[in-house]
Amino acid sequence: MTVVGTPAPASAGPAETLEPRAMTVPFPFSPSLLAERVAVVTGGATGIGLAIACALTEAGASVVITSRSAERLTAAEMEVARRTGRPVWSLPCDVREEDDVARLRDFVSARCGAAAIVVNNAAANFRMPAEKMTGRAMRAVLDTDLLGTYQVTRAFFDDLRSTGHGSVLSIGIAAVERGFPGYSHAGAAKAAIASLTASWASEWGPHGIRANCIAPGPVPTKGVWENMLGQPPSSAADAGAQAFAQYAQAVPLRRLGTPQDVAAAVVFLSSDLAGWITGVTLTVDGGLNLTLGP
Ligand SMILES: CCCCCCC/C=C/C(=O)SCCNC(=O)CCNC(=O)[C@H](O)C(C)(C)COP(=O)(O)OP(=O)(O)OC[C@H]1O[C@@H](n2cnc3c(N)ncnc32)[C@H](O)[C@@H]1OP(=O)(O)O
Ligand SMILES: NC(=O)C1=CN([C@@H]2O[C@H](COP(=O)(O)OP(=O)(O)OC[C@H]3O[C@@H](n4cnc5c(N)ncnc54)[C@H](OP(=O)(O)O)[C@@H]3O)[C@@H](O)[C@H]2O)C=CC1
Repeated sequence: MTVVGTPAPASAGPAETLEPRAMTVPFPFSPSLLAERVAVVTGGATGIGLAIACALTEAGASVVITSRSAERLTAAEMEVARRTGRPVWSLPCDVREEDDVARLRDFVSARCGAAAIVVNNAAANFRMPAEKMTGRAMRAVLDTDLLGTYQVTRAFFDDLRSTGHGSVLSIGIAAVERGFPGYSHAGAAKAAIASLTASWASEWGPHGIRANCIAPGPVPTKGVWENMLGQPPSSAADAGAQAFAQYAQAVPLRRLGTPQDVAAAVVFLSSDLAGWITGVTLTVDGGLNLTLGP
């Protein structure tokens, strides 16, 4: 696996913008860093979740991925094996459904053992002006992002505690305290996840469970293009491509994020290297939040 992306050139076409070229840096963590730990990654079949599943696998964890789609999970199982040479396990699970989540917990326990790492990555998003936001649209996103995060984490509480080194990682968004214009449902859900993380860290620290949030800036995944910006771009002139190009110019490090940038932060925070870090929201955005003004 390669870890650090380089900036797409200013003239990059859409394909390059979607998949920023990665430097050929070897995987920087020890392959035994997370040995004998079991990790669950929701939304682990695509985009950032898939990169997290690969990185945790490469660091030695036994990883179970979930999504609503059995087809996407099968493809992801093959992709993780191709990239890492190691297997992952998968189970379809809608994080909004309590019964699905209970089945997931039982599956993880039976196949791999008690989960020591839970990564809440599953999310939904689509553009909708605040004044047009219907209750159903609001609930569709809150139920996935916030209720799903709560529900999955709570289901694994006993597992996390039993390992003595439980770690919950929930994916937020950078600079969420400024709101998320056009996506107010997702902004509200992600802000609440940061608070939930802090509550868990305080309440569960005495049980040896750490809880942290990772807040990425823009990462041009297929999920963002399809669900937030419309279909993947056919040319660099597309509105979505232009929005991302503008973001890239505003980022102090002058590039968009890659799924691997986020995955590296997840591996670090999941591991004993971060054994005294809990309750934080780690922004992974190339410094973009610094440019947004006071
Ligand atoms: C510009 C760069 C920004 C970078 C920062 C990015 C930060 C965050 C990024 C992400 O989170 S990316 C994740 C993207 N991935 C996904 O969204 C996953 C797949 N998404 C979905 O499946 C849907 O979005 C969904 C909402 C989860 C579908 O769920 P469900 O089947 O329960 O919903 P529906 O019953 O179909 O609809 C409920 C309600 O919501 C309205 N709605 C759903 N999708 C859209 C849409 N694309 N556009 C507008 N409205 C939508 C739908 O109309 C329903 O409301 P009512 O019409 O009944 O009032
Ligand atoms: N890309 C970006 O710029 C940023 C992304 N993020 C966050 O990163 C995370 C990953 O996003 P990204 O990889 O870009 O997008 P993806 O669309 O690829 O990832 C979202 C995943 O969530 C899964 N999912 C959605 N709804 C449910 C559900 N009800 N139950 C179970 N799984 C579900 C989807 O799988 P399926 O449809 O098969 O169920 C999909 O795999 C999200 O939390 C997102 O909010 C944060 C900041 C920026």
